[in-house]
Amino acid sequence: MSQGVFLSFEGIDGAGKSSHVEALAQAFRDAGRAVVLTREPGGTPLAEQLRALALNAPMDPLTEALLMFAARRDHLQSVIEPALARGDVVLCDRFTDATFAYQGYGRGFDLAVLEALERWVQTVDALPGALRQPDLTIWFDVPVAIAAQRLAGARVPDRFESQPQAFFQRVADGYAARAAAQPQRFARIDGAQDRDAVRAQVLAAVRSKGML
Ligand SMILES: Nc1ncnc2c1ncn2[C@@H]1O[C@H](COP(=O)(O)OP(=O)(O)OP(=O)(O)O)[C@@H](O)[C@H]1O
Ligand SMILES: Cc1cn([C@H]2C[C@H](O)[C@@H](COP(=O)(O)O)O2)c(=O)[nH]c1=O
Repeated sequence: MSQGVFLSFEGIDGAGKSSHVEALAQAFRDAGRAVVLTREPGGTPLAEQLRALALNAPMDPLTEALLMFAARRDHLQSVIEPALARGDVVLCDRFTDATFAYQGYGRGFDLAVLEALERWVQTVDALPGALRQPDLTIWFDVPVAIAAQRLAGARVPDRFESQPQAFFQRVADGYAARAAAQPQRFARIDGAQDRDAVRAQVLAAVRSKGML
């Protein structure tokens, strides 16, 4: 049986990550792997309900952070851990780096509290003494102005998408700080390039880790 692989995709809203998750899923399927495509917040019926609240209902930063982690716990227990135990490839559109980037750097919420919540939520039976983290995080790094241009008029903005560019600059700085702190886990993609070039970078990053 193959070993489970856990990949996450991160970046500010409009960075272009979702456009590439399906293409990567197909590349894994072509290589004979079973793939679970999922997202956060979301990925289970309960977590999708929490997503709708988090993206649309007014709330304070602690409530927002708790909802993200509550959704994550259900998602881990019900979808991610069983898939990894089966040996599947899990492709997750956002994971905990988003909480640090958006709630921590974007909203200014206490990073130490987020770390404590992360320890509670990402402690799983399969990894005694360690936390569940992605094996590889594909980070779509895009200037805030380009991401805003891509999103303009695309859909009715939610609570996050309607934030000012200064918020997204802080979120982008948060991703950069996370990537600098854990360079072995992060692959930085220059998301400002055209779709084909971005797709090639994503495939190269995954291949360079021997996952494809
Ligand atoms: N490399 C690219 N060049 C130009 N436009 C792009 C590129 N990649 C994606 N787009 C367009 O930008 C918009 C946002 O893309 P996408 O939904 O994939 O981003 P995202 O990072 O998943 O955003 P969100 O997190 O807000 O859902 C879409 O209209 C998409 O077609
Ligand atoms: C996981 C997670 C997500 N968010 C924010 C980031 C986005 O604005 C939305 C998710 O929608 P998308 O389709 O991925 O753009 O939620 C967050 O603030 N904190 C999190 O932990």
